[in-house]
Amino acid sequence: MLIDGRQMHIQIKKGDIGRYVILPGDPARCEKIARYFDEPQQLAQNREYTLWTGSLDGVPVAVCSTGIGGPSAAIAMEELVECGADTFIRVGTSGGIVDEVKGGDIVIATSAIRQEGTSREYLPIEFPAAASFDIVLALKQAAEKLGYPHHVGVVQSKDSFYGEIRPALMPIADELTAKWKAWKAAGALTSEMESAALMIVAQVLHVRCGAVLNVLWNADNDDAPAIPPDAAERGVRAAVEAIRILIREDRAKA
Ligand SMILES: O=P(O)(O)O[C@H]1O[C@H](CO)[C@@H](O)[C@H]1O
Ligand SMILES: O=c1cc[nH]c(=O)[nH]1
Repeated sequence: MLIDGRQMHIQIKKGDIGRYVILPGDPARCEKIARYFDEPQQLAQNREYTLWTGSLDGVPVAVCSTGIGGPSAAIAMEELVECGADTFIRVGTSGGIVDEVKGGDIVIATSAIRQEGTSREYLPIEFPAAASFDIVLALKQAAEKLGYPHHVGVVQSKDSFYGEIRPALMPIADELTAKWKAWKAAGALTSEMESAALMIVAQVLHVRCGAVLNVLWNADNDDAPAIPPDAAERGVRAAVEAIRILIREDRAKA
């Protein structure tokens, strides 16, 4: 929605950004991510939305924070698409679900469990929240090139952070723990809060979306190894490299 010629929440206009956007949750991460761009500059700052632009291989790219959770992430994507973006990579933090996914790992999402409310206001729950195949492949290629051990598969998106961290204290403890057990038994990799909403909004708007998640810990796994010092940077580097890959592929297709 335009107000005084700018998108109501992200406060930018068509032409301010190009096709490719990296989406962290945390506004403080935007400047750090933009340092990987050529000619980084801050474009806007409103509510939870911080925007930086720059270029990679001569092509305009941007980074925009989504804030925490599906509602604000969906708004960011809707308004970024209005401004011309069509390719999104979420870079976030998460908590490992299956025992093999430990602190310091990175996870590339192929799809997300829709244990949240925002995506249900777009599509019925039967519709899967799936990542763009192009982006999954680009992220995998990027992680391999950078030499980062990585997992590829299903992630879980929920609305309540503390429902994940302290489920036993919630009045619906039985439901939360039964679902977590089911996700784990089925091999869900890691838990976060925005990927499902972003993937469903991308599906509805016919744009591409993928996600790469840094794993902070695995609460069920006591023997987690020491987290590598560059762990927080790994998802960011993989996303930046994946954007370069997509730029090359899109150029070749054009
Ligand atoms: O690190 P970000 O991208 O914010 O992602 C994760 O961290 C937040 C919770 O601490 C949620 O937004 C969750 O999805
Ligand atoms: O365990 C975690 C860590 C980060 N973000 C989440 O949503 N869960």
